[in-house]
Amino acid sequence: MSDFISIEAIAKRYPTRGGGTTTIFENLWLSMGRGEFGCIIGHSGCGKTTILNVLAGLDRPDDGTVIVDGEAIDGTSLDRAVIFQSHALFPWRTVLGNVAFAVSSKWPKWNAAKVKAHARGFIDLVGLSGAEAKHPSELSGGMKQRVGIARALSISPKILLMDEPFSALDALTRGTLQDEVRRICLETGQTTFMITHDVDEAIYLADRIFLMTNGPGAVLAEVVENPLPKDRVRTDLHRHPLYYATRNHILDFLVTRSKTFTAAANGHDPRNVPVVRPGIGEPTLVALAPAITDDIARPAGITGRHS
Ligand SMILES: Nc1ncnc2c1ncn2[C@@H]1O[C@H](COP(=O)(O)OP(=O)(O)OP(=O)(O)O)[C@@H](O)[C@H]1O
Repeated sequence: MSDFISIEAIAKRYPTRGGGTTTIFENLWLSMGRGEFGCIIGHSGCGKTTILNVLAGLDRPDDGTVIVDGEAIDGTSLDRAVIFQSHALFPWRTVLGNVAFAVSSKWPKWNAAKVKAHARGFIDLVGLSGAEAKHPSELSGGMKQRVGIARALSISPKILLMDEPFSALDALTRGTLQDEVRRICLETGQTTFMITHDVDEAIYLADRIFLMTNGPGAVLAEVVENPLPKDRVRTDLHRHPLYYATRNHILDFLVTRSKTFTAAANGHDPRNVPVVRPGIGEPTLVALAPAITDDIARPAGITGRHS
């Protein structure tokens, strides 16, 4: 897969009170292909939001560079839309006004009718038709997040960046919005980078899951290729024969390897991070699942290198 997003040797450091320096991460490499959905997982403080902010152009790395679609990132751009956990809507604007504002910022030459028609299309896409005239104060948390998604997608961003977008929502709304986002991303081929702490959310949404070790000095230790089929359904995830293998692999990382991983001991090459595809390793499970093909029944193993 060609590198649509290429994070190259980035580092982030902060001065400490004692006059020293804390290195959040350094020499971090990560790449994604066009149309790919990537999730990054790691414990609090490892630098996930920092990486997302660097991708958004909201923060600058101390070293390294980030290339998106062949161009180095230099500040924010309407090519990159961000959805935060908090909705960040303009409270004085209606639903239509919030989305239309983004549309007219991206295409300032469009007349009002064209802007509104375009904005309405995305309000419809996220299931908010009929709520165009409401203000954010009249909306539920889930509806506000839908407006945020409509606003982000309405400007046809090259990449969609999401920082725990569903974590403040109740389970039912979270599930519905995960379904919506997955449907839209599959339909539109939207390249998406998302931070989550929810392993199931990552397995449902992501094509690949980036595993970060604990900070400071965090490293991208491994890239997990999602072995579940593209047409997976959220409510049936747990029935898929590879679901638990994938879930356990990621949880094992979070519970132990994220803390014990040392780059030197693991021969870690930040430019060539292992890409792992979980499979069914327990012979008894294979025996109980005769319909599993050789292809998906192979044990967990390294399938390639990530650079
Ligand atoms: N302005 C700052 N000055 C000093 N340290 C900072 C600053 N901003 C972030 N940090 C530190 O950088 C580290 C990475 O922060 P970041 O928000 O990227 O982590 P995260 O993995 O997204 O965490 P969480 O999951 O809790 O959101 C943290 O230890 C944080 O304290």
